[in-house]
Amino acid sequence: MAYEKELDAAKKAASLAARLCQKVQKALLQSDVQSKSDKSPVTVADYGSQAVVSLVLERELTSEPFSLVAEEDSADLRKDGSEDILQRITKLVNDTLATEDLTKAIDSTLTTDDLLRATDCGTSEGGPNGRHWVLDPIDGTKGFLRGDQYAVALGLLEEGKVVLGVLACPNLPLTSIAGNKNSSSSEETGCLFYATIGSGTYMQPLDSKSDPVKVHVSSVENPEEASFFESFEGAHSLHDLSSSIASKLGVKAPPVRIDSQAKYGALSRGDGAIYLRFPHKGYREKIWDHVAGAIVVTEAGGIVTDAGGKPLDFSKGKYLDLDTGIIVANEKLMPLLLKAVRDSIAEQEKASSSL
Ligand SMILES: Nc1ncnc2c1ncn2[C@@H]1O[C@H](COP(=O)(O)OS(=O)(=O)O)[C@@H](OP(=O)(O)O)[C@H]1O
Ligand SMILES: [Mg+2]
Ligand SMILES: [Mg+2]
Ligand SMILES: [Mg+2]
Repeated sequence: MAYEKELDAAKKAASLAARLCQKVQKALLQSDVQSKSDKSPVTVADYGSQAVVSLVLERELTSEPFSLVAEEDSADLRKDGSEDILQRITKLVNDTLATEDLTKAIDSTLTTDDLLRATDCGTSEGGPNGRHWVLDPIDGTKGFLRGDQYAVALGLLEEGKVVLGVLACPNLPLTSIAGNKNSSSSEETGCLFYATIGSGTYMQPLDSKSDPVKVHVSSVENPEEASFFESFEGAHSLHDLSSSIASKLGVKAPPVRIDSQAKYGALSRGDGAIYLRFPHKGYREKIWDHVAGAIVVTEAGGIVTDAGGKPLDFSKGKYLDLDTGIIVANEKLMPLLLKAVRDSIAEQEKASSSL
């Protein structure tokens, strides 16, 4: 299979990073949360997860030049007053690597300087040439803070195209989340989705040796029977617009609102049939919020496009060159969905121009 070595490394990296995140989520302290310059939250787990993934990839893929485009950087950790948090992240990463006996392979115990260096491995810009790993160490940090869904999302771009993706979703139930929002807390959670180009999408329990299963998107053809996913956070996607699109399609079920690329994972196994994402005007989508999720869904038979029906272009650097939104559905539903999206956006524009 193509990309076998890379896939093994990526699964190991994302699973270990997810273990670190689970540990932090269980014992989250207010002091673990900081605010970035754009006011979004970042935690010791975002930094720790990024360092773990970067160190594992570096160690497992020694023969290749290594480029990583990742969400976090070390600027805030280098500021005066950050010594305690930096120590804490370094300990977390050392403890996590020790569970796999990786510390020995990674030159014994890491120092805070090693931690800063590992974090800054992720400052590549991506682009159309060569290979770039793309990482969101915690996608859905707000969900993570609420104790809800989040994902460690890792993908690989080759000449601007996504060729591999891994999504570790520690809080996603192993069975469908559709109509299951109040599922009991005893339900087993933790899913690892992965896909390589041309080989389909698989899911296996996180942290478990049991066999992976091949997954497929929903085969629903009648939109009345479809359910749709959107961001939990109203600030991240226009819920009014998705509601108008859903009613044009005749969708009966209420929206399923979950955080992060766990939505792409859940779609890839048919928990829902449609994903609608319409950021507020002016927001620029980052590639790490979609690379892994996009291949997980497309290899499971889904279609991921912008709101005008164009495929997502991951070759332009850190940002996706689109300002309309992102939609996902199976082949049968996509034409109907595109029409409903077009009509709803036109109605919305007409309404706002008459104000
Ligand atoms: N204003 C705005 N509009 C659109 N999107 C935004 C916005 N702000 C942030 N983000 C990005 O959304 C990422 C979280 O994914 P979701 O939006 O799917 O989930 S949710 O909002 O938490 O429900 C989230 O990823 P993380 O920062 O990795 O958590 C952000 O990259
Ligand atoms: Mg963030
Ligand atoms: Mg994100
Ligand atoms: Mg993130």
